[in-house]
Amino acid sequence: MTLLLHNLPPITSSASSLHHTTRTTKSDITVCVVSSSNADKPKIKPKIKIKEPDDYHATLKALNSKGRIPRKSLGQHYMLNGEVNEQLVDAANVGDGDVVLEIGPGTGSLTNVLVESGANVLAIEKDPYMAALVNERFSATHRVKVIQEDFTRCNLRSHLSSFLGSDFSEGNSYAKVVANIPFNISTDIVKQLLPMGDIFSEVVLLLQEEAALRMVDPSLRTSEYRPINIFINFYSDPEYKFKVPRANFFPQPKVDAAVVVFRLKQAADYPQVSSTKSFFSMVNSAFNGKRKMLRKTLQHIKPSLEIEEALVNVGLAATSRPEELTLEDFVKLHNLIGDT
Ligand SMILES: C[S@@+](CC[C@H](N)C(=O)[O-])C[C@H]1O[C@@H](n2cnc3c(N)ncnc32)[C@H](O)[C@@H]1O
Repeated sequence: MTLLLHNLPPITSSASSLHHTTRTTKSDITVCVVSSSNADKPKIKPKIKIKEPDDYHATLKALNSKGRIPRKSLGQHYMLNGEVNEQLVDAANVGDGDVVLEIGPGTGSLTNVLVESGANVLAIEKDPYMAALVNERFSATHRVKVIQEDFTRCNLRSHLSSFLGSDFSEGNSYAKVVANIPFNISTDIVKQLLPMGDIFSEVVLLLQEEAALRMVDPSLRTSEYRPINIFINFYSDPEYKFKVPRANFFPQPKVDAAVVVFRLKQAADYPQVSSTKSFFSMVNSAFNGKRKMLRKTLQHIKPSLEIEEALVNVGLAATSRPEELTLEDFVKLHNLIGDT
């Protein structure tokens, strides 16, 4: 399998304005530059510092060297724009000596920017071919450790413990997460990482744009408002940073992406509930009956009348539905009707 590159222009600070189309056959991948119109131009602020090698050519060359066809099932959309990688790293304020977890390093383009910023990187990659490639790429440095595993199934605390050594057990060091993750497992990743405020200070993720907007800015009383929003705000302060148009990836996905920073809270700053397990179980039950009233969907916890009373005590209507409650409202409600 060969990756053929046709008419590739030299990389300049305007490289991000290029449009690419891909044609994939069983035996080869052709990447050709089609146009350079401004229509879908990524709004990435150009930087003066240009790093070598550029991510556009390095990424395609790395894929070519191993004859790899990007796998859809693994969400393999590689980043071609080094400026986006730099902005991801900047969003996490990565500096000398920081410990960074990267999920899905792929060819290592983001890993490279992390290392150049002074970080020590623990990279977890599911695809054995890409894990081998990135391992080989950073074999000359001790600052990158690559683990070939499925992130959603790995024992993250144990990997971090051996990577961080004594700093981990003393709890005096915060690591960061910076990653361009597969869109299809972004919710799993968010659920796994956000309750880890004892280890991570910031989680910076490149997500599908729609998912990013839904996670950061859901409106009350809309169908976008879900238990995941209560979960995210319970464990973190999320911030939408910037949009990354689809033209920056190879192969180009059908949707745009966006960078979100989750600043993780520590346990002492979580809303006060008697048990997080019973709190989220109540929230999930509440949303199970999206069109129903809480006095009905929470009947398995307390009789309807008591739920109505609790809602009124919280300052809400007895007929409230889940999409009308903020995180604080759910916390107050749980403290009145939930397990003690
Ligand atoms: C969107 S690509 C990003 C690659 C690279 N970071 C970049 O920016 O070009 C996602 C990467 O995650 C890897 N991946 C997919 N599922 C994974 C999983 N469950 N655990 C770890 N890595 C995974 C893919 O093989 C791929 O390398």
